[in-house]
Amino acid sequence: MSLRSTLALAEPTIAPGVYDALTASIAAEAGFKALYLTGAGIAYTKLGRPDIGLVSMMEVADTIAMIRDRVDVPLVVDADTGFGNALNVQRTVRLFERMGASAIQLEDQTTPKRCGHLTDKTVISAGEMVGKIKAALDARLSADTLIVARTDALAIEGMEAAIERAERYAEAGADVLFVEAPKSSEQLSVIAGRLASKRPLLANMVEGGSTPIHAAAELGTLGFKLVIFPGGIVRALAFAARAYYQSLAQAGSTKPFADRMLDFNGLNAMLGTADILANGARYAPTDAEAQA
Ligand SMILES: C[C@](O)(C(=O)O)[C@H](CC(=O)O)C(=O)O
Repeated sequence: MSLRSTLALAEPTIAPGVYDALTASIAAEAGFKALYLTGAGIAYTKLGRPDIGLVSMMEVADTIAMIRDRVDVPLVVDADTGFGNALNVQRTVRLFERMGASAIQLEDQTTPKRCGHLTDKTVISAGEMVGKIKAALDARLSADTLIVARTDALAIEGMEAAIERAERYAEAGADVLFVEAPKSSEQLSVIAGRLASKRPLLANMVEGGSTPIHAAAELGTLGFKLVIFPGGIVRALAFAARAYYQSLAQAGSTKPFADRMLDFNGLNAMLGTADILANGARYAPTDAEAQA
């Protein structure tokens, strides 16, 4: 099912954060209808750094390509600010779409951006962002590749300005609207009340961030159609990794951790090792062909 059709369903779609082919394949196995390629997750895992605009366009493009080679679930891609001005946006959209993005998210922060849940953000003018959205729409090859417009203005200019920006981004043709970092259930309700009739709305659940965590079903009742949990996977893995390394350092062995790990066979089962080797064997030459 296309992402556009999925977002038209009554139930909200949950898109868990993924940052590589392994996390994407595990999430796909759990049955999600969409995945969210988190820019923060790439920064956290590949760079070991916070989400402050250090990740490059090509690093995201490579990640999309590796995920797309492994899973075919619709992929919403975080393109940050588009990595520059309207022309950079066009190059980003063309590249990410060809790599396999199903939706591309652009935000109205200045470059370099920072996580929407950090303080001291700054935004470009609404007019400049409208130009970037139009540039993105003109650059995409297919109208099935959705453009998600995110505004970070709520923390800087307040609710009314953020809603006005989102309305302007919808008028410019954005397919999905994302008002970043509401601080309460009341703010989530106001955003949904004002914008849900315009475009499908995205809600962003960041554990420990500015927005109280809500279940997808609750957000669906408010009017949100796409609920992302972008950084949860890295927070869960970082928690597990710290316990694992501390245990190994103390014990000098992985045995005490064995009940919290997949073993060799368990991981191979998850990776589909038997299937991919069987597929490879179909192309192996016979003994006679091997000698020819
Ligand atoms: C959605 C987001 O842009 C991301 O990179 O996934 C981040 C999430 C995070 O930092 O955990 C955001 O700015 O909200």
